[in-house]
Amino acid sequence: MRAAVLGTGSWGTTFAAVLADAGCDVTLWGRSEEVCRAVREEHRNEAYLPGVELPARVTATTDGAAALRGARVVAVAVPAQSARMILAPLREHLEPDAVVVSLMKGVELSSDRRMSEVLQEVLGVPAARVAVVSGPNLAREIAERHPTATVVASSDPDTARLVAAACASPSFRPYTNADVVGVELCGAVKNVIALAVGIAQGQGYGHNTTATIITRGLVEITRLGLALGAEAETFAGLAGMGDLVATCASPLSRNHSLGVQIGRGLTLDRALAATRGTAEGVKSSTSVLELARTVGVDMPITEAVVEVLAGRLPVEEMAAALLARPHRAEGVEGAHEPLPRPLAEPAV
Ligand SMILES: NC(=O)C1=CN([C@@H]2O[C@H](COP(=O)(O)OP(=O)(O)OC[C@H]3O[C@@H](n4cnc5c(N)ncnc54)[C@H](O)[C@@H]3O)[C@@H](O)[C@H]2O)C=CC1
Ligand SMILES: O=C(CO)COP(=O)(O)O
Repeated sequence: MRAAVLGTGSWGTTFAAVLADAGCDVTLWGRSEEVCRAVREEHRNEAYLPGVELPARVTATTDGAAALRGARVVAVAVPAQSARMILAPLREHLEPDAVVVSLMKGVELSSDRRMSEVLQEVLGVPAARVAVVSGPNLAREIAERHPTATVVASSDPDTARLVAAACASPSFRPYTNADVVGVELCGAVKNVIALAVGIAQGQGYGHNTTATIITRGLVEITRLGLALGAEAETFAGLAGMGDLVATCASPLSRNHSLGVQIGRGLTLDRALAATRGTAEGVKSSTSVLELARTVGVDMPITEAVVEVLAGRLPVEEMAAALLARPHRAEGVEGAHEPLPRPLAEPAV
């Protein structure tokens, strides 16, 4: 099967290798002629995956029409906030029967749309031909063939099965799932929770704090997902708990690392400059919070991250603000308990 991967960053390049390991002939599409030449001729992408040799079945081009010609599976791994702009010119080159796969973990800021929704709109493909791949999938480990599982979600079981077959390799095991909303929200919101964990660790807090944020973060993700029609069991699975554990534990996570820098007192601009690659949670925290407000769901950790990143809540007051909320029962359903306002006012 021929496949295309749009985006030559760390995940796009790694997923191209996964597809090739599974037997696909893969063309990466990117904007840098130098990166594409190195993938084609040296089987390397040193900027994003230093020291990794790519399979011979992976080639690369800056020509979108050439990349998409004959591609039955088209996977997209560009920054979520730029996806609409990047993909619009490629629409005319998509094969009529192509299945489009979102590898992205974000929510569009201008529209609060999930990335599968953005793909449907901008590429003109129906939901039945769109899939989402999400799970504990740190690119570098997968590029090194560490054993990993993931979730392939689509509203159409045949589409999910096709994509799962296209990426199943001896070290990469896909599970199919019909819950696109749940799987996609897990991927986007865990980045926000990873920022919160990083912030806490940067402040010097230990494992109890980390476990508290991961667990209550999962409650937030679940609450939002259920309000938007997701299935409860998705959140305990690979895309939910699985990805939270990987991202919140690993220094390979850009969101986690950026959070640590913020927790140590760096400004957002400096923390971004110190972080290599795309930390989707920075912008998606705002769109996730907007989405939550549209359905009346309480997401205090997400709200605290938004406030800290915007400079309205001093980072050293974040934990106190969260702990000062009224006490409540532990379950997923719950009253709206916003952060105490005086602590969330603009810092002077
Ligand atoms: N890196 C990882 O471990 C994983 C990343 N993801 C998700 O995959 C998505 C992509 O992430 P990464 O590949 O890690 O990001 P990255 O920062 O490594 O690469 C982003 C790529 O997008 C390209 N790009 C940016 N603007 C462009 C434009 N205007 N035209 C063409 N290309 C453009 C960059 O050149 C770069 O090749 C994100 O949503 C991320 O959350 C999901 C799972 C794992
Ligand atoms: O999504 C990821 C792992 O599943 C990668 O996390 P980061 O985007 O924070 O690096």
